[in-house]
Amino acid sequence: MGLLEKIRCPADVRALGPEELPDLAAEIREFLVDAVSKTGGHIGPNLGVVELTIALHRVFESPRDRLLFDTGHQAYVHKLLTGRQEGFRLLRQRGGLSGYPSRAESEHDIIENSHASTALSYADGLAKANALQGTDGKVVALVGDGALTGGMAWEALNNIAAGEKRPVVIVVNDNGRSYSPTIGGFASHLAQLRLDPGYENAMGFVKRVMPRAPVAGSAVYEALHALKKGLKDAFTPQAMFEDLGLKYVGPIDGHDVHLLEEALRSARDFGAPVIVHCVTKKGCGYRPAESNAEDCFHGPGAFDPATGKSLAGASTSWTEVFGTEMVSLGTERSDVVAITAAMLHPTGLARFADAYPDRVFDVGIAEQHAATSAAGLAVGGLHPVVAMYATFLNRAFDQVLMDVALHRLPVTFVLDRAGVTGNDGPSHNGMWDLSILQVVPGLRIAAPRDAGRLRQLLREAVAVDDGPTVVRFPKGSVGADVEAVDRMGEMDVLLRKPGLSRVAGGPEDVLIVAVGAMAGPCVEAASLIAAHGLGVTVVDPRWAKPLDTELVGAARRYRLVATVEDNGRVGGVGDAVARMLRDAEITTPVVTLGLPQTFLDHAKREQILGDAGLTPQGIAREITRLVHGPLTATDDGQPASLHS
Ligand SMILES: Cc1ncc(C[n+]2csc(CCOP(=O)(O)OP(=O)(O)O)c2C)c(N)n1
Ligand SMILES: CC(=O)[C@@H](O)[C@H](O)COP(=O)(O)O
Ligand SMILES: [Mg+2]
Repeated sequence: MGLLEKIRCPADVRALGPEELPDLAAEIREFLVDAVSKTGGHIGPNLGVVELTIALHRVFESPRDRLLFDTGHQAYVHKLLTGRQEGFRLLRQRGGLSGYPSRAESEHDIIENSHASTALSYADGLAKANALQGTDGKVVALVGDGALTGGMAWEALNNIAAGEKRPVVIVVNDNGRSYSPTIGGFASHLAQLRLDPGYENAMGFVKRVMPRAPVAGSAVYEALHALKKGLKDAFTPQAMFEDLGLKYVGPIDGHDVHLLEEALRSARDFGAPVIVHCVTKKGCGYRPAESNAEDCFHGPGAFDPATGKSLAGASTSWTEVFGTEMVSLGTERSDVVAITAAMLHPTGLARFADAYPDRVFDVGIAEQHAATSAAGLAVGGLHPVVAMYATFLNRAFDQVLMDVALHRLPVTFVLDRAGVTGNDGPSHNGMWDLSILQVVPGLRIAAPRDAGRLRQLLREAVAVDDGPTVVRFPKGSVGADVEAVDRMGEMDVLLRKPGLSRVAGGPEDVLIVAVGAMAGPCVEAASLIAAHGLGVTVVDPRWAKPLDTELVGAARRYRLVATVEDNGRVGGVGDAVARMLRDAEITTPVVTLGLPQTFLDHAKREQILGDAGLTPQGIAREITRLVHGPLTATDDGQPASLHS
């Protein structure tokens, strides 16, 4: 039986002898590559924190000591050491382990939000709670160099530095990368700390002469340990953290578990806030990851463990369609520039960057800054396209509202991963944008239904010069184009089938307003509905905000208007349709078919859409039920306006 199988809790990790730790690390790496190659997941980040997580659990006593993982994508080792090895078989899948810490899974998990740069704020709050209540547990935050490029991290550091009686151990996991190499002045400072030529040369020499894993306690080990320690002291340059009033320890070789333990112990006992700067390698120990220039296997799908080759099928993604169109746009419009928040490749901007390296800006994990920097670019006469995942725009809402829209600036936000993402859990679903952006005056929202519309609407968006525009589309493969059969004002009519029982001049049955990628399922649903003899028309608004007033006139002619959107049911396009009809005193009942306004547990995208009834069958069933069902007067004689 190997070491890892015997680990059921952190105490078992602490019970191991120092000489056993390299073997435990090797077993963890072998386990992770095998498991994650089957399920997909954040293999690169987790291979980089094997020794670091082992050391954390040997020095601190979770859960009394709180271990906070920023972003949380690098908590697989933590899960292995806290009794959850079996769950990896269904990692990120329904009924299996979350890909992030999960309080429902374990008392050792504290933060579930996968949005970066939050851990230090939690830590600050926890340290204040401990100080007020006299709680003696330690507060430890593991933060990546990428997460440290987020503004919240610096807001928290400012507060933590002021709390000399509120100790927080800040463990910087510095692998020099977010997805791509981490950008910015701070990243350069970290690099200067870890790449001091003297330190690097000396450490390289030590590693070359050092036997594979000298037995801890042996004379060779002690001699090399003393040499490493001496080098570290000799080469540790002044770090800006000490200027901030934070004790700085490092740089520490983040794969030397003994050095890590020693540094973490001293930080634990320091009694005031302290930063432990650990230098790690993303993908460490798995060559396909280590050598992957794009993102070191940050979060691949399933892959062949022997070669690292992706097992995903070849299909065109929404992201690729966007990326290709951006390159064309860049050729035609010299004023078009692009911004990414540390996700150049995942958002499809890499080819634009290759073609126009001076016209793309990676601002780090800094979506708020991205939005307002884009406002600056627009004030300067350019048209910025800010590409990010829909869920991450949430934190930049005020910047969109007050820095962009208030000034009516021509900025286009491209929101990838809008709607259900699925496996990344509740904080990754892009199910908020159609609601929160409804309230932004002058902002326009386009929701393309397919690749053809994405190209068209992206061009229409960057042609708008009197206010912000948004183009939002889902994760994954883009299906076949859904061609229009007619127009209704500015909207595309995708299907129109008369009802069998409709009397001349009487109301038609159902008008479906299909938002974005819901168009395909709605067209299929319409055929199922028509098979029941009901008349059904499917329209795609293309621009979901502002809605085409043609809808008002059309709604009079129908018995039911149903909006279908892959957004939360509250406050989205469906509610906007209802409000528009109500304001026009149209009494046609309206209904919204959308995602439940709740945090949706991790599962496959298709499963979640199925649960929400956002499939052709689900849409047809609900609409047919509504038309045949409670469309009679309610008790007070009013026709039921079917709430969303
Ligand atoms: C607010 C926010 N923006 C973007 C992301 C997407 N994202 C996930 S991990 C990651 C890189 C994190 O880099 P780092 O903190 O250095 O951790 P590493 O992956 O290097 O361990 C990014 C940009 C996110 N999770 N949250
Ligand atoms: C942790 C994080 O935010 C990202 O790594 C995310 O998991 C990427 O998701 P995609 O796989 O959809 O690009
Ligand atoms: Mg990093």
